[in-house]
Amino acid sequence: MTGSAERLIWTAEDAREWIAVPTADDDKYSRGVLGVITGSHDYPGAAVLGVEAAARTGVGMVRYTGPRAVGGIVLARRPEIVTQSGRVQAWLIGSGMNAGRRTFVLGGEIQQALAQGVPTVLDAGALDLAPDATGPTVITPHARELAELLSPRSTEATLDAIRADAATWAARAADEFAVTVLLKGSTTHVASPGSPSYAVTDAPGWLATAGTGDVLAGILGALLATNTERIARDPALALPALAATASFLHSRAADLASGGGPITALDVAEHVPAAIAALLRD
Ligand SMILES: NC(=O)C1=CN([C@@H]2O[C@H](COP(=O)(O)OP(=O)(O)OC[C@H]3O[C@@H](n4cnc5c(N)ncnc54)[C@H](O)[C@@H]3O)[C@@H](O)[C@H]2O)[C@@H](O)CC1
Ligand SMILES: Nc1ncnc2c1ncn2[C@@H]1O[C@H](COP(=O)(O)OP(=O)(O)O)[C@@H](O)[C@H]1O
Repeated sequence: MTGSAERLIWTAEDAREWIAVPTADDDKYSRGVLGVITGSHDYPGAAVLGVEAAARTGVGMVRYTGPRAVGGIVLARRPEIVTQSGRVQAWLIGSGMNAGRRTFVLGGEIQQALAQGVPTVLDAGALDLAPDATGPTVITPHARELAELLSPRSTEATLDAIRADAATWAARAADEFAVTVLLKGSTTHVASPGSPSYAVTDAPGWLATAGTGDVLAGILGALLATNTERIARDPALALPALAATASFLHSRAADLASGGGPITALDVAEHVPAAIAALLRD
């Protein structure tokens, strides 16, 4: 890490510490299973992107239990995905969902997932559930989503104010909801109650394209699922470290996918294995 105490820049050296490399003793369950409830009739692609990114980040298994019609689309892209419900070590919830259109049944399933108390990523259409989270939780808003989330609690939390001082607002949200906050942008800020804040810099501007946030959420979900012991041991250390590592990998995968030119979100997901290999090798 480099920088002042309040704003540490997350480096390759830091990120490397948080990649769980499988050993001869591992099997798919010991590595960790990620449960995923994402996507909707309106945004099925978000589920495909998040699942693709999670699988490419390395995880024992992905269980997709979101809307059934979306599950078919996810399976068409990735037959490795299991659509039966069962035990999971971490959850990824909300990408491509709309909180205002959450059905009673889906809301119940999400509440059941949250009640398990396992490490959870809340993205996009599940950000409103931050106050309901019982386990170690990371929320992944962009500035507009954070403004929506905070505005009922603070009239000062406007989009302009958050854009002008993103690190401070990430920290305020972390304290307000008692969760780890990964605030997306050209610089991504990670804040967690009682922990130092981290910044992930140098992301290529080409990342400003639809679906890259869904990919980031998938990377983070896989990192949580494969690091549950470390999270249980010291959540205040592990959650912000894993969030910053996810953002770091996302940015490096984008660099590799780009080579200086434009990228799509799926390109970023597909380059996560090479980004991890480079991190471990160097
Ligand atoms: N392939 C997919 O399925 C994708 C799904 N996505 C999902 O889409 C959902 C909504 O995401 P967003 O954060 O984009 O929110 P919105 O789509 O709600 O848009 C946010 C704001 O941008 C404004 N806006 C829309 N089009 C605009 C334009 N052309 N010029 C200027 N302003 C414009 C809207 O009025 C709104 O205020 C999330 O659940 C997300 O996960 C996105 O990640 C994009 C890709
Ligand atoms: N100008 C930029 N430079 C670098 N990275 C960016 C830039 N704009 C956005 N990003 C990154 O791209 C991703 C966009 O995520 P998000 O806003 O959720 O988009 P979507 O909802 O389309 O997936 C985030 O990881 C964010 O940090």
